[in-house]
Amino acid sequence: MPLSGVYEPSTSDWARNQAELSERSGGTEGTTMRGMPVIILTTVGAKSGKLRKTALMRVEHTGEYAVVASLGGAAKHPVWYFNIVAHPHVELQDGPVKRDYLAREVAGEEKALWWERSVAAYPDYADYQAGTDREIPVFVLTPF
Ligand SMILES: C[C@H](OP(=O)(O)OC[C@@H](O)[C@@H](O)[C@@H](O)Cn1c2nc(=O)[nH]c(=O)c-2cc2ccc(O)cc21)C(=O)N[C@@H](CCC(=O)N[C@@H](CCC(=O)O)C(=O)O)C(=O)O
Repeated sequence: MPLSGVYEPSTSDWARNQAELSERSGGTEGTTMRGMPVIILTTVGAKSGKLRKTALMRVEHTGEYAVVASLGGAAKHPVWYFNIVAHPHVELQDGPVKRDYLAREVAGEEKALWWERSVAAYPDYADYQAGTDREIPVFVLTPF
């Protein structure tokens, strides 16, 4: 059952532009960053209840995806992290395909496995983690 609600654009021009370009083009544009694949995650706002769209690096393995709350290695989580915690039913658009997923934060060995896959997809994640005391969260999205 796709998410329903009012879309509220991000206040970050960079983030808003890529998410909206991908949506507007049906997932045919705005699908890479520096040549690496990007997906669009739709979450329900933890406070507003509005739909939020966030461009993230694509990390996929046998139909499941990981989303990495790196925020460039900042000391704090991105705001979308709190949306997923509050509302784990998310939508992910990968190119022209948009599906519903249930998100869960992973830890321990499972996180280590998905962290390896994430760094393989986007090596900068390793630098981000090395540059902050914050443990960068990883969610695994399972289709339903
Ligand atoms: C700027 C802020 O964005 P954010 O949710 O903190 O996310 C910051 C970034 O992670 C986000 O811009 C990402 O798109 C950046 N980004 C990546 N960010 C990552 O963390 N990981 C990535 O892999 C990643 C890849 C990527 C690729 C391309 C690209 O263009 C951007 C990429 C934002 O949108 N704030 C909104 C509020 C958003 C929101 O969800 N509000 C909640 C409140 C939540 C709460 O406060 O509890 C609500 O509506 O209820 C606002 O200021 O109006």
